[in-house]
Amino acid sequence: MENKCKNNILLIGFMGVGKTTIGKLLAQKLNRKFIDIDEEIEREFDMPVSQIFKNIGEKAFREREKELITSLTEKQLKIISVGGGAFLQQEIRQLCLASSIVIFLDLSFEGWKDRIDLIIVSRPVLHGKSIEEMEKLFYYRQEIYANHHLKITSDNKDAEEIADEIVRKLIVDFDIFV
Ligand SMILES: Nc1ncnc2c1ncn2[C@@H]1O[C@H](COP(=O)(O)OP(=O)(O)OP(=O)(O)O)[C@@H](O)[C@H]1O
Ligand SMILES: O=C(O)C1=C[C@@H](O)[C@@H](O)[C@H](O)C1
Ligand SMILES: [Mg+2]
Repeated sequence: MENKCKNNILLIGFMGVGKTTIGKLLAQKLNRKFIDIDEEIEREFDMPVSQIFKNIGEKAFREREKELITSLTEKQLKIISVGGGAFLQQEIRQLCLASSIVIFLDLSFEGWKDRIDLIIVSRPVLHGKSIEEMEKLFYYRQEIYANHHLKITSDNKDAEEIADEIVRKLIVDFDIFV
């Protein structure tokens, strides 16, 4: 088996599935640095993503997202959580799949619906959408996230359990050592 322990570990999945939450836990457990692309961009612009979308526009956000992911994936050994929409850009997908172990955090639409109240304010992509429109977007994005190296289902599991399961799989299937 190819030794992957020098690779970045990168989390993908629909907004709200837990990439940021679980990425932070994984970083502690694997003793690696954690980078959240949304948080980096928010720091740079000194405003939340919803304000960046409103004041500067989604296009500028997507451009910065691509630049940051490109420069970060050139450096190794980090845990990276990318925004839920980043993988829509083909260039980002290819780059991530070539440079990192890409983990898809999967959650059923039923499970996801229970999280809407937690995330709606800070996710501009959801604003003004009906539940049917959100469902359509959810299933459209699932096809994009089908490009991954490891899938973890997260329904009815807490964040600690999910992070522990990922660590176990990284050790067994990807030769990562802690
Ligand atoms: N396993 C879990 N069980 C229950 N709630 C969770 C779980 N993981 C995360 N959450 C909660 O769901 C919400 C969204 O989580 P988080 O911000 O980590 O998602 P995300 O995937 O990073 O979203 P985005 O793509 O929009 O950045 C948070 O309120 C978090 O506390
Ligand atoms: O899924 C998306 O398109 C997004 C998810 C968030 O992480 C942010 O990157 C932003 O709100 C867009
Ligand atoms: Mg996040």
